[in-house]
Amino acid sequence: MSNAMTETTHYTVTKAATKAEQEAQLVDFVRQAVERAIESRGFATLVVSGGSTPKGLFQALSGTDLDWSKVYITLADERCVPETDDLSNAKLVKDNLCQSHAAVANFVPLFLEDESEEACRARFAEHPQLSETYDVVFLGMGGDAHTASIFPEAAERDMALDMTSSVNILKTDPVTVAPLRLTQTRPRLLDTHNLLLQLIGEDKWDVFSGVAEANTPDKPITQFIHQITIPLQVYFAEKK
Ligand SMILES: O=C1O[C@H](COP(=O)(O)O)[C@@H](O)[C@H](O)[C@H]1O
Repeated sequence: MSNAMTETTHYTVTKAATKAEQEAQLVDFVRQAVERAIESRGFATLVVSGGSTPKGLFQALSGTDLDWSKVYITLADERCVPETDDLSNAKLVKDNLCQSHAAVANFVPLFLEDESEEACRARFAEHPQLSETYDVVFLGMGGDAHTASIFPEAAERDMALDMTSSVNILKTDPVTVAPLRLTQTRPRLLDTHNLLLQLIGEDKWDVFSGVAEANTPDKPITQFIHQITIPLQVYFAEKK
């Protein structure tokens, strides 16, 4: 496993033997990025993903002593379900990240029940902090190489990945799974000072390295690897 930096591929890999070691690395990374941002402009923004991977990291972050009242947290993607549903990424964030020290953080959900994508964009626009370059964006990746709810089979895939688009939030249908999703588009997610991908387990690594090598643009994570807007910082833990 080595760091790869070429004209089209722009990523680094930080490896950990265990999930706990990875979480400690990431807490340290977030702490430094957040403190730097608060010092330079008075607030910090943190965009997180959902699914099963980040739960332990969220718990570790929530116990971290930071000036959380100056931190704006939102989601890279959301499943279009009520916030009480176990599938909801917002529920995951509220139950695990916005607790303890981080209970005073400003969480802006990506989706409210029955909200259209237009209404979501309008609600987002009410938070000027979320219109600036993000400080930290965390991506996750599914076994089919989807990321940020941009799925390989989705009709909206290319629209969500289009770097010339000025749309920041899009509703997508994964086709292969339910429910519908909301995603922040690729140009919006790449507008960040730090772009991280958290991977846990050899199975995820095999998908990632296969896709990174093959460079097939129809696998959405590829388009976050093979780009030169912002280096992708991959954090990989061997053990789940
Ligand atoms: O559906 C989703 O899946 C990906 C990966 O989830 P995981 O359970 O394999 O960690 C996640 O990054 C995304 O936020 C989520 O909505």
